[in-house]
Amino acid sequence: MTHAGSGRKATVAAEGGPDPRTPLPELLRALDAGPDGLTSAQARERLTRYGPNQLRRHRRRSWWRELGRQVVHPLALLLWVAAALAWVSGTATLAGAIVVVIALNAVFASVQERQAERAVEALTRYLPQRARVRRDGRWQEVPTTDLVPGDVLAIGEGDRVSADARLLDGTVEVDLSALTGESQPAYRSADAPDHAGSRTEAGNLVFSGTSCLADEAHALVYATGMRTELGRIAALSQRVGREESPLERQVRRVAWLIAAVAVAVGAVFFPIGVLAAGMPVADAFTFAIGLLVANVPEGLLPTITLALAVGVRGLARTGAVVKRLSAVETLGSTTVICTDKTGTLTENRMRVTALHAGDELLDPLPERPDRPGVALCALAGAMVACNNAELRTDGAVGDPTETALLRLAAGLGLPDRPDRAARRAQFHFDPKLRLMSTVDAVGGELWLHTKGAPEEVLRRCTTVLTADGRERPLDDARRAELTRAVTEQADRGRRVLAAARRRLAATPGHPPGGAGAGPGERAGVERDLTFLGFVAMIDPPRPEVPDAVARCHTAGIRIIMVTGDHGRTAAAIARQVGITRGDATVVTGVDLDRLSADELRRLLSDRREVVFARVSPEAKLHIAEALRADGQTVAMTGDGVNDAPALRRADIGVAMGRTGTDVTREAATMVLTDDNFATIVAAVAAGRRAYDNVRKFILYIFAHATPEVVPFLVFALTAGAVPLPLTVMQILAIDLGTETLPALALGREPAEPGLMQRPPRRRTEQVIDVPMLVRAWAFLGLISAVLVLGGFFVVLLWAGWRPGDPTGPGSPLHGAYQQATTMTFLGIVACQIGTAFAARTEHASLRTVGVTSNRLLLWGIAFEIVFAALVVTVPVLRDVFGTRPPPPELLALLLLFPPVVWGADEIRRAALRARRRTATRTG
Ligand SMILES: Nc1ncnc2c1ncn2[C@@H]1O[C@H](COP(=O)(O)OP(=O)(O)OP(=O)(O)O)[C@@H](O)[C@H]1O
Repeated sequence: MTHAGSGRKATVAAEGGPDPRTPLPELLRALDAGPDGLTSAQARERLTRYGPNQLRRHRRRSWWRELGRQVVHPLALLLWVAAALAWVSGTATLAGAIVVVIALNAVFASVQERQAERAVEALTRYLPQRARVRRDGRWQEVPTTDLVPGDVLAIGEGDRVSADARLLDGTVEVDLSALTGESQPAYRSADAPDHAGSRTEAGNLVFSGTSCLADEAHALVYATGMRTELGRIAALSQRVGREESPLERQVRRVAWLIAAVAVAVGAVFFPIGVLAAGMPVADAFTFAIGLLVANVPEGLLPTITLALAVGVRGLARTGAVVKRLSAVETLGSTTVICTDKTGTLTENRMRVTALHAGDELLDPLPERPDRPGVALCALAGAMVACNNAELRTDGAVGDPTETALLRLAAGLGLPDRPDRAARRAQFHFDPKLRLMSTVDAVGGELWLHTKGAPEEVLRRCTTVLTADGRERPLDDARRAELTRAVTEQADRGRRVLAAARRRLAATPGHPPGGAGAGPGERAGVERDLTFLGFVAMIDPPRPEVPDAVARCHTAGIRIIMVTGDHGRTAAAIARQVGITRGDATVVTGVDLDRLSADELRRLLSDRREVVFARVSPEAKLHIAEALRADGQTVAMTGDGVNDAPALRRADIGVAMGRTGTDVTREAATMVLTDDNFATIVAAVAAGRRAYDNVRKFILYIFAHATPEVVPFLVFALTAGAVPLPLTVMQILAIDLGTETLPALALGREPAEPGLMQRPPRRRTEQVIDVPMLVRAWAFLGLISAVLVLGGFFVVLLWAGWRPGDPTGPGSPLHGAYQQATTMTFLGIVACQIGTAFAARTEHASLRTVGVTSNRLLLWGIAFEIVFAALVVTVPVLRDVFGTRPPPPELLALLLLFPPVVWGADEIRRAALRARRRTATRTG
């Protein structure tokens, strides 16, 4: 580490960039920059010189290494042992075939993992990061990748800092935890003395990857991309492992269990084959190995990873970018959505429709109002002064609440532009105080202008402005009258904002407050105000929200509105969009603070229709905690910096991509690119669908175990009087080529009707449950086994075979026996086709989804058929797999198999549906 240089030239640190701890003038010189930023041409030139401001992506694992990893995967190791045993026992073909199984699976798994990785990486495209920089003498928004050393960067509350920079002015509170692990916020100020020690401790530096929690500052970028502190850490650190989702964990456990069963089946078969059926030891051994290999579900896990990744990609297209694969399954089990109101349920397009100034209520606000009187001028004047938005010819910029106020002033023919030159200080909008104030120089005097929630403004007022512009004491009766007038507006779902002002005693040169002002100072200024009036705005619900709310209700998902707005406004909007039907219980932030954690939990479980209003971000955290303690799976939205802890605590933290802060986006599991409530509901549906699809292909993969194992039981139980219906190589053929593609295709099934009409999945529910195993093994599997054995016997009997007749090589019936085993092989393939169609729906009839709606599955099945045909017809393959085509008239029987398996399951599902209907009718 280099220390601050004292020479004229800034010390160049070992990393190649200038040392940011040198005095500012030297740093500016070293960076060839000024406090007014760069020109576009300079920025362009530097971008070519330094490269884009992004962390170099970890080099992907090479193909060979990825394949290598799959080849030594624990389940693959089991197969290697099997191959070795096969080799030792002298069956080189079987050993070779097992190696091919391992290799093919490794290739498949690598392709799937890579695709999954790519799908997740592509998500960054949906969330472009932007930064405000000064270029060509004006502030502009640029992609953070375009930042270069020498840029002057604006950092505001909730922003993620996108490069390493030295503060030029202002003070900010930053969260350095990404760099230092320290969770306490740190203060960084342009005025902090130069620091010679570690950079991260320097009081005037901020770093890429950290975020600004409060206040604002301007800063000079001195390092970008891999030259930042974060870049250096990233370069050092190993690739971060992907955390395994609960679903993947469950499936891994089941895969191992089944592998153990496969080993046990193999181990049990061996003595039975030798002792009961009189098989030669070598044959029995080979067979035991074959059985083991066929039943080890080595391809299951990557298929699930890919199915989740496909879900993630689909979600991103609908406007919900999730950051973890596991979020897809959690979304599917969501039981409660806690949503804020403004912008999520409503359009966030405010328009003032009524106002109250100087004892007069204008409701509705006339299209062409008369010349405004003194009181109205004062109200509009305060709302414009205490405002950070701007009306431009190409549209409004800033907070929609504030732009609505500017539009109101413009409509009244009053000045609609905050006079920034007159502003001496600002107290930011604080969601806890629900107030914002500015200190402005007006006509040689210093005035405080405040706007905010009416009850908060009123509480701080001692006088009220009358229609003729005089100040009158605000007595209790007048206070009550004004409160009533506000409530009337709120009851109509309108958002009400009041304004007040006060002449300050301070001299214009030394304004109080501003960035970094302590809370005590703020409270000292925001008092003894004169109430100027209030405005009521409408913010219409988004048109798609009532439908989405109704979908949630039929899906058994509860919606709780948690808003900073007035209780009455919140209740009215909740009713308008259908969240509540009757009179909802409105719990305000103040009520909430009085409740213990237990009381809150009880309230939430007793009252279904509850709306939280005027709540602070901390209260959101308590609500999330109470719901989770009650066993709910909670999705919670948020947009402000202070919402981050609540978002982290919820099962699914949902941040707003458009209006939210970078801090919440980082804390969230899911970011809505359109800020729309309906998108959350679409995401829940997508989560349910992805989970269902995983179940579908597990069912499909499990179902073939029975028709593969039952023939051996028959062979063993008849003590060899019935020859083995399937050769070991044929089992491997099924495992190798005919199964994987349809399974993959099932991972992309369209949603089943009724998906959002059933209650959410319980969190404790296992992805592989008993009914599913019964359906796979004892229903679909058993029917297939009967059909397959039927086919086998028909071919043998057709050729004149009787139980006990020899069928070995050289015997007259050997050809017929080969045809019969081929029939078994083809029978299993045919039954798997029926099973694939049956597995497409869990409850509904396939007709409702469309028989041909999954094209990928049709291709998968086509491949399966072609592969099976090749195994039976191509001479080399016939030799390897020991196949021989059965007579055509018997082959035709196979055509019946898929419809029988599929049809039987259709009947089963229809019966289940009928039973459920009766149960709901009687229940
Ligand atoms: N820019 C602002 N200046 C002054 N007061 C504001 C401003 N924006 C909002 N308020 C007041 O503070 C209250 C809380 O605002 P906040 O942004 O926390 O929640 P909200 O936008 O009303 O609702 P939600 O939490 O559903 O998004 C508002 O109801 C309003 O009275």
